[in-house]
Amino acid sequence: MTEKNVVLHTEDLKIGYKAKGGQETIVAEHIDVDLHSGELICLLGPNGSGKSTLIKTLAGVHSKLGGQITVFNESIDLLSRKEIAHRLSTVLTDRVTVGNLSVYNLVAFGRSPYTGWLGSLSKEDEEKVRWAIEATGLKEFVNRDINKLSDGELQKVMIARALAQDTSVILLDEPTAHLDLPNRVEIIRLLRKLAHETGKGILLSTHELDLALKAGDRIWLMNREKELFKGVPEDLVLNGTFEEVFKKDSFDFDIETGSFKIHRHKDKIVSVNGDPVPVFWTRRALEREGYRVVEGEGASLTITAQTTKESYRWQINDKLSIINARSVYELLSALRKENLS
Ligand SMILES: Nc1ncnc2c1ncn2[C@@H]1O[C@H](COP(=O)(O)OP(=O)(O)OP(=O)(O)O)[C@@H](O)[C@H]1O
Repeated sequence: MTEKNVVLHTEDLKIGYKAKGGQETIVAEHIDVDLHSGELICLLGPNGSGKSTLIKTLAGVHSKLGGQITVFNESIDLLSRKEIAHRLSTVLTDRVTVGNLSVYNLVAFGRSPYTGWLGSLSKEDEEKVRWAIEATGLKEFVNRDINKLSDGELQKVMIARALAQDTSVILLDEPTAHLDLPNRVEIIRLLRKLAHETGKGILLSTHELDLALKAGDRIWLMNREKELFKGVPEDLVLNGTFEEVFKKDSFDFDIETGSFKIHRHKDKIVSVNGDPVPVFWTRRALEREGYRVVEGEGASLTITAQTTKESYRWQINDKLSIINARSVYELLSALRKENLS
């Protein structure tokens, strides 16, 4: 039995690959997850942890190795292609290889579960196609041949096609991989809005940890040990799961800022104080250099970062000398030259 607003549900799902001889390679198993109507879930995990395999399996385009997948309480095994397409749309990473197709026509393919492959579009179909094109910011490309688009533009067209399909469930594999920062933020914001305002259940995989932590209502987190953890982003950070999954020798996950930092040397400690904006960027530069940055006056090496009328100024104080710098470059050069720590 599943909860009322669950649109996609798995029970003891096993995903992976089967060789010709029947030998199984298990990518992940014992997956029990629910996707609810009205929520955006971000699927995270290191390279090769199984995000694409999971999305393809949930979409019914790749066979599961075991367990159950239900879409609106019906087993995916019992649904036809068309029935699946009425409930669920998918954006995968595979590049489309169709010749001479306009952006409009590719997005209009999103309506094919309703119109048939070559069916003509009703007024409602056309409205949905136009809406999807506008929502993804593709209006100026509407007549462009899809072979003449950049990777990022094509990615938006594929998202628009899924939006035009207007299903209750949308699964997207790395939908922002080719997009620049403003477009990434815009697409994630659009997907969040769609989930929250129209009650769709949306799952997207991404490597954008920061964006996922901020935008996902919940996170599914896969590791390389065939496990999947789920929870509200902040809980996964606070209980250490996030750090554990992405652990690398050279990086630390900073629980205070929610970002990864290059490993710090314990013996290089510096105090930074001054105005908040230059302090923030100075801190970043120093951490990249391997310093452990502390608040206030706790270290023998102190840096003061100030905002002046036109620019910024830094002062390095190591108790024996004072050095002034007019840029972060000068500051770092001085620290390296003096070998201060
Ligand atoms: N066709 C295949 N046959 C056998 N193994 C495969 C196949 N495709 C992928 N794999 C393996 O399955 C595992 C999961 O791959 P998958 O592409 O799902 O990971 P991912 O989390 O999406 O990775 P990435 O972040 O690099 O895109 C990997 O070990 C991969 O090598």
